[in-house]
Amino acid sequence: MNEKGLLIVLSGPSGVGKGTVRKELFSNPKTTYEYSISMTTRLPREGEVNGTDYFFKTRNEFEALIAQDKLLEYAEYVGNYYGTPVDYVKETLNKGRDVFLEIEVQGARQIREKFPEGLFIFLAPPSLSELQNRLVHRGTESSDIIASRVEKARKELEMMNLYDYVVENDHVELACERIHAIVLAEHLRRDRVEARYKKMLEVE
Ligand SMILES: Nc1nc2c(ncn2[C@@H]2O[C@H](COP(=O)(O)OP(=O)(O)O)[C@@H](O)[C@H]2O)c(=O)[nH]1
Ligand SMILES: Nc1ncnc2c1ncn2[C@@H]1O[C@H](COP(=O)(O)OP(=O)(O)O)[C@@H](O)[C@H]1O
Repeated sequence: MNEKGLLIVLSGPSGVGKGTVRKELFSNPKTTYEYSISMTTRLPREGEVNGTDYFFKTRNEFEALIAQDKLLEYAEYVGNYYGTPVDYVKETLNKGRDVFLEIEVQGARQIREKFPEGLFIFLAPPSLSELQNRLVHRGTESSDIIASRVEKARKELEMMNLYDYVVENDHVELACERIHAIVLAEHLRRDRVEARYKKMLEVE
């Protein structure tokens, strides 16, 4: 067995459904991964709880965390900082538990450099027009911002080649099943089952 847990990174363009898929994954009691709660300088939205949805920080606090090297990665996204607390990730992986990150693409790229043994999953929209529909339906951005997000998504989609797997988010439940299947297969691959059999045959 692998002693260390797997670092699972889910990323993809804005509006593809990362947050929706993540919430669905973690509403399933069978999900065994630990969700890493991010730090952010954005203000809490109605109903969001500090320490559950995010750790909400001031800009000064966040910059101090950067200076103290307390973040595994961080990025500035639409005027706010977002970052992954490094201690939680390391401690949880060291306990042999899988950690799940749901982050935007700049952060995922930083982790790929620092932590190449992670499992990188890119969530892709069925099409650019569907991505635009989702952003419009979400209703959290103006039409100007939606247009710039879709333009940005074109470039972000080119980055999917840097990921281990691409999962299409056509239906949330199907996307979750694909992610579970990928994680399971990755565990089997990394646990080196064949090495265990080899050892067993040597002994017998
Ligand atoms: N790099 C990075 N991105 C993050 C982190 N946490 C959340 N994000 C991303 O930040 C973006 C904005 O998140 P949020 O303000 O909650 O708005 P959303 O667009 O409704 O998900 C989303 O793409 C998240 O995936 C993090 O720790 N690091
Ligand atoms: N598979 C899907 N089919 C249809 N709509 C979806 C799907 N996944 C997410 N959505 C919707 O798309 C919008 C953007 O999803 P969200 O999770 O906020 O994206 P992201 O976190 O990637 O920015 C939301 O309104 C959400 O309800």
